[in-house]
Amino acid sequence: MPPHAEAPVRALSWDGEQLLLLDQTMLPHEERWLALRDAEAVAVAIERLAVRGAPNIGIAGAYGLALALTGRPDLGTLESAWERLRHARPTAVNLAWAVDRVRDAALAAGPARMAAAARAEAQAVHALEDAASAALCTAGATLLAELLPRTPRRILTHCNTGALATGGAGSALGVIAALAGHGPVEVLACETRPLLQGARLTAWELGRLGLPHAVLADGAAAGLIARGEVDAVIVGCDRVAANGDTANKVGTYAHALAAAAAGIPFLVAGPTTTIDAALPDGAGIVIEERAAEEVTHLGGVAITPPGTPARNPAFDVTPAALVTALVTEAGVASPVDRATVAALLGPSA
Ligand SMILES: CSC[C@H]1O[C@H](OP(=O)(O)O)[C@H](O)[C@@H]1O
Repeated sequence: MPPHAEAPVRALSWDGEQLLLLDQTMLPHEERWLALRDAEAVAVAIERLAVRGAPNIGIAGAYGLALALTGRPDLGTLESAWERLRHARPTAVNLAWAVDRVRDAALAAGPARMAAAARAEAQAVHALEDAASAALCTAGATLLAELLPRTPRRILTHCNTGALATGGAGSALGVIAALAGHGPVEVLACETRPLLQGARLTAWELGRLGLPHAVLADGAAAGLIARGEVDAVIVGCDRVAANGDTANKVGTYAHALAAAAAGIPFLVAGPTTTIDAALPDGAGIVIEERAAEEVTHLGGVAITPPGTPARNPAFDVTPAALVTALVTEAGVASPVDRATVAALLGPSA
């Protein structure tokens, strides 16, 4: 890490009785921590992106279900909290995967040990995601160093995929941070309209990491790629179908098309917990449609004429054929197809 890099970010922490969340809607101007003690508060935090990123909403949801049982460890409480949390956001598979794991552990433990089992499973989910991040960041950095022998390695990324979004050091942004250990990097961070995760959060993380970077309008990416100013694109993922089709923040598909047209690598990085082996391809991925006001307003100020309608799909799907490699803690799939994705999951899938 560069000598002036700050300590790694922690987006959330568990003290056994409450979930502490760094409210990401307040960044980069204010570091405000929330102390959440019930499932409803965690569900609301997920819905308003106070906590966000596929792995981190899974971790938060897991702790939220454990919190629900702390007060009333009974089946009715478990089921209602599980339903509420599981449906807080539909696209990222990690949320459902994590709360299902905690629910199953609580049911298996029985009424007397339900609360303790839920807490232990939530902590296991958190540890699993931390470990997955560390392994995939190393694998991704090694791959990019091999693919891009010249330095500085100019990497474009989208949205926020650092420690604010995942366990450990992140996914795509964690790969970029690890790549800096292989030689100089220059990061192009797309602002990521409408909620500006790139401009607000990735720029904040890159400043703490001490890595050279520039923020750009999402619409500027394709032209810079076409002009040869980008060596590779790496992004995160919210749900990867069994054939490798990948849902990620809206705008990702456009970067994949531009990368393909320019003949540069387009990488997707994420833990295997983001792979939905039950989903045959990307056509079945539910794309979250968020409020029009997120598009028509900026910082609470209207940027369109009053009453202007807006579309606000929060994600899009990139076909596997446009993905050079899928980087996970279980290895790298390239090409990305049904067989190589299944190999990442192993025989248990
Ligand atoms: C590495 S987290 C995966 C994913 O989550 C982000 O979406 P959101 O900010 O809406 O939670 C973005 O799509 C990241 O790539």
